[in-house]
Amino acid sequence: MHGVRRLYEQADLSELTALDDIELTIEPGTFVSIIGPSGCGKSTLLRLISGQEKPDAGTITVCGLTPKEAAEAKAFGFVPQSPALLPWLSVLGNVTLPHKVNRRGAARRRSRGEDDRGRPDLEAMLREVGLGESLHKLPAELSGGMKQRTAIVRAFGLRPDVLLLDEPFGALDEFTREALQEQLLELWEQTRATVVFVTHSISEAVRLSDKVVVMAPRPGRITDVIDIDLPRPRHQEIITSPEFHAYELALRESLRDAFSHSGVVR
Ligand SMILES: Nc1ncnc2c1ncn2[C@@H]1O[C@H](COP(=O)(O)OP(=O)(O)OP(=O)(O)O)[C@@H](O)[C@H]1O
Repeated sequence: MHGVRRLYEQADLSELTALDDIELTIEPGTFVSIIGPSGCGKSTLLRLISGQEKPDAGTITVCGLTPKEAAEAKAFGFVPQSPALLPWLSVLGNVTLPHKVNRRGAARRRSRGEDDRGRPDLEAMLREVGLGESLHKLPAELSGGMKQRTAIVRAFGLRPDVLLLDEPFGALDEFTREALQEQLLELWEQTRATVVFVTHSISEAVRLSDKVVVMAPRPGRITDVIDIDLPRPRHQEIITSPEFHAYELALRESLRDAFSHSGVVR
């Protein structure tokens, strides 16, 4: 994205600059986290990338296409903060449904010569994330973590080029969160989608990412980009290493600056 700006009209008719002068390049197949205080424009950024909204200035290109073209080609997967599962369908039903309706996505995969990969073994993916016993349960019978696992498998199962996750683990306890981070990384390593992941957690951002983008509000902007040069897979010995803690500290410092613009930290 180049020179991207997004304005919103407020209730009092004044203009709010939700994003200003955003310059960001995300390498295909990388895992990028976006972190910053509430209101700095993280969700707005995802909506612009996915073509749900248009920038007021600047350009955005996704795999050589405009966001709208990429959306029409079903290049995106999306996992929101609270998973929108269809309540009358089982876990398996929720995950397989998009394959029954997403013909254009299938055509796109075939054109890339990915016919077999295009129809992944969704049941196996559900088993991998610990939902083997729950394939036929309804969403109402699932915990928050189980719902989020279902939503993640559904999104990865469509083999999107770009997967956008808007703080998907925010409502989960620390241990469930860590388990889901691990499962997310395993799915990502199998598919190598480009991932853009919004989080409020410093350790989550360091654990998951190749690159962490720090944003500040008023106006929403990028204040720092930190490359996380740690080996993968990032199991316990990496997470407890001094290098990992050094990245956490660097990110904390960078965020402190961002929060000082939000009025929360002075
Ligand atoms: N449709 C809209 N109309 C008016 N203002 C909006 C709209 N959407 C977002 N905003 C404003 O734009 C700014 C950025 O919002 P956004 O939701 O992108 O922030 P965020 O960083 O994702 O916040 P959070 O961490 O709280 O989810 C906020 O000040 C918000 O009030």
